[in-house]
Amino acid sequence: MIEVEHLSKVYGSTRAISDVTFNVDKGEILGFLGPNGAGKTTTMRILAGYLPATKGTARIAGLDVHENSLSVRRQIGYLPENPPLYPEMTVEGFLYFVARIKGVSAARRKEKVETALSKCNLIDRRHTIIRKLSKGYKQRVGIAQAIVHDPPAIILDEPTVGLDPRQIIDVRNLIKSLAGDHTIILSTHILPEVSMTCSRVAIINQGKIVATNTPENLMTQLTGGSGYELEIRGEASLAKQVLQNVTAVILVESIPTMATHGMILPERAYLRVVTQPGTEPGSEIAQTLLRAGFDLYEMRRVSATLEDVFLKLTTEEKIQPTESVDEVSELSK
Ligand SMILES: Nc1ncnc2c1ncn2[C@@H]1O[C@H](COP(=O)(O)OP(=O)(O)OP(=O)(O)O)[C@@H](O)[C@H]1O
Repeated sequence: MIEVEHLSKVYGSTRAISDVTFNVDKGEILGFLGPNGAGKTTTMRILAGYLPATKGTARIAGLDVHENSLSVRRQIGYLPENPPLYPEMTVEGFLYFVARIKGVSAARRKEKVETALSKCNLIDRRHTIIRKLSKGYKQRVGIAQAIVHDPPAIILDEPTVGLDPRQIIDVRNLIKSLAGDHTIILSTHILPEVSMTCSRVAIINQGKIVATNTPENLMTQLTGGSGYELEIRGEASLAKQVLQNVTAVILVESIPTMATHGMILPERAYLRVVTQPGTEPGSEIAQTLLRAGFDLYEMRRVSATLEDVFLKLTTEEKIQPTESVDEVSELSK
């Protein structure tokens, strides 16, 4: 549905994005995640047909966004970082107005406006002047104007910025409810937002895509799998030898204490066991240790967070630009 190939944009002497390539399948929500200044808004504006790219192509529903920018604007709904709302109009009046300029026929306008009001939970605010709405409601109006013409693709630039926690939950649920019928790209610099809302994530840093995958796969592949933390009584070096016999164990390392503890008890050893992705060797690890005569006091599953993955990707990128990008694009195949 959305195909982006080798997109670059240079502003004077600033290279905002470089060789950006990704696809979004029909009905999917792609999270476009990156720190401030990474190039998210630039990419979103090119996709929305509001900014020409310096190089590369972007197609939405098969249409080139530059060559067919007017048709593309009818195929997409766009929520810019600061949505242009008309503060003196009522919610309903504004949506009728947008539906008209987006080419919805007079006969279908009422139905489309009602659907947008209902999907965005705005029915009870339909007669309110936009200026009088809270920030959360204004954002819903911003989303309603993006979907009022029922576009196949929706582009949302930082849709939860500036909202309070309750409003953030509402807006995220609203976005999730739109997937399936619509294909969505959502840009954000907030890590948990992508794991909560998106089926796939593209991470952009300093204008370049450093990884594209599902949030779960990114975590698994970049951390070499999840694992366990153990508190045992016995010799750590012996326990490490014993645990190497468990097939799914990749690595066993000593740790100062368990993440949840913060205290060290005498005669105890603390270990982190890294296991192969997709395996569940917890029971075998426990039995192996007990059979070998170790006492097991505590065992907990650990998995990396999206924060870990993001930090790893963006910091490795700075230290070893070429290797890191190659490694990650290999992983994301
Ligand atoms: N009109 C412009 N002229 C010159 N440089 C620009 C312009 N717009 C953006 N840039 C630069 O391009 C880079 C990418 O900016 P962009 O706004 O796309 O990033 P972003 O990821 O959306 O950041 P933020 O989350 O802070 O909005 C930045 O270095 C920015 O300073």
